[in-house]
Amino acid sequence: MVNCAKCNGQAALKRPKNGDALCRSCFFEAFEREIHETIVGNDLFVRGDSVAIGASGGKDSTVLAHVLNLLNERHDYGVKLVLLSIDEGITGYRDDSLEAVKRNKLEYGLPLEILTYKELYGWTMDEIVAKIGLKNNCTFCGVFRRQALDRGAWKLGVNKVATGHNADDIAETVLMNVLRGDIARLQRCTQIVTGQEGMLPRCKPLKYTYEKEIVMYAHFKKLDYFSTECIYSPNAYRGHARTYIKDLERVRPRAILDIIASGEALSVKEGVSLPTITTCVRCGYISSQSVCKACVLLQGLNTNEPLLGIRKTSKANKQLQRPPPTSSTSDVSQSGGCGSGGCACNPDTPQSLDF
Ligand SMILES: Nc1ncnc2c1ncn2[C@@H]1O[C@H](COP(=O)(O)OP(=O)(O)OP(=O)(O)O)[C@@H](O)[C@H]1O
Repeated sequence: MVNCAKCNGQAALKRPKNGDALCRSCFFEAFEREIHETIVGNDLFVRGDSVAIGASGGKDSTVLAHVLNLLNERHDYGVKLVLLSIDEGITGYRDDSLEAVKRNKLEYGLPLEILTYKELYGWTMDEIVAKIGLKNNCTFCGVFRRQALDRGAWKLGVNKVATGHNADDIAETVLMNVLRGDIARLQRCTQIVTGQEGMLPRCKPLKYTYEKEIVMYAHFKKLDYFSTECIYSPNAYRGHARTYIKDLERVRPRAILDIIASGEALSVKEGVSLPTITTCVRCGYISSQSVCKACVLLQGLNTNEPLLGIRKTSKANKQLQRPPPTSSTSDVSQSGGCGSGGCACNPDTPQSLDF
C-alpha cells in the first residue's frame, strides 16, 4: 500500500503536477486550496463582483463552476456567480453539452444565460460549415465566441468573465505564439486577467491547474459534464502543440508550468510596434483594425465570399470601409451591436490564439 503524503492514509492517486501520492480527500483539499490561492494571490475578485462563468458543459468549465461556487461560500468572497453559455449551433455536440450546463444550473442554484450564434450573427456553425467546409471553421467559431461571451456578459450586467482555460491550454498557446512569432499575443496569452480599457476583464482561475488533475477531480467528484470533442475541430496546429507538451510532461511534469513561466518572463523590447486597440466602425466592439474580425468574417458569409476574413484582412478591411449590405441578418452589422463590448481580435492571425 502507498501512503498519502499528507495524512498517511491509503493513497488513491499520484498527482500529475508533482508526483505526490495522495488520498482523495487530501487531493480535493490541495486542488481547491491551490485555486483559492491563485484567486487571492492575483486579486481576481473583489467583494461585490458579478462574475459570468463561461460554461460550455465541458470538464474545465464544469470544474470551474463547481470550485468557484464552493470557494465563494467557503471563503465568503461575496461574489455573485452566473453561468453564461454560447450555443454555437453544432448539432450533436453543443446541444448535448448545454444539457449538462442546464443540469449544473439546477445543481448549483446559479442563474444561466444562453446566447446563440444564430441570434447574434444569423448563422449557426452547422450552416457555416455547410457553406465553407471543415477548413477554417475554427476561425469563425473562435472569433464569434470571444465576442459572443462579451456580448452575453454585457447583457447580464456582470463586471467580469471567468473561463476554464487550464495550464495545459496556456502552455500550448505560448508555444503556438512563439512558433508564429506573434509578439502581441505572446505578451497577452499568459496574463491571468486580460481585457484592455473598454473591455470586460476576463480571468482564468485555472491558469496553473493541470488538465489531468481537472479530469481526476471531475471524475472523483462525479461532476456532470460532457466529454466529447467538437465534431468540427480538427485544429491540427493546436493538436501538434498539445502532443508535444504531453511528451514533455511525461519526461518532466513541471514542463507545463515552466513554459507558462517562460511566457510570463518574456517582455517586448521598447519601440517594437504592437497593434493599437480601436473601436470597430461597424459594430462598436473593440478591435485592432477599423473593422473587427467578427464583422469581416460575417461580411464574407453574407456576401458569399467566405474567405474574406481568412485571407490577409488589411485588404479586407479596406473593402469593408464601405457601408454594410442591408441584407445582413446579423445585429452586429445591422444595428451596430451594443457598442460597449470588446472584440480584440487580431485580424491577421488565422486562429484565435489568445483568450
Ligand atoms: N460555448 C461556450 N460557452 C461558454 N463558454 C465557453 C464556450 N466554449 C468555451 N467556453 C469557455 O472557454 C474556455 C476554454 O474553451 P475551450 O474551447 O478551450 O474548451 P475546453 O478546454 O474543452 O474547456 P471545457 O472543458 O470547459 O469545454 C471554457 O472552459 C469555457 O470557460
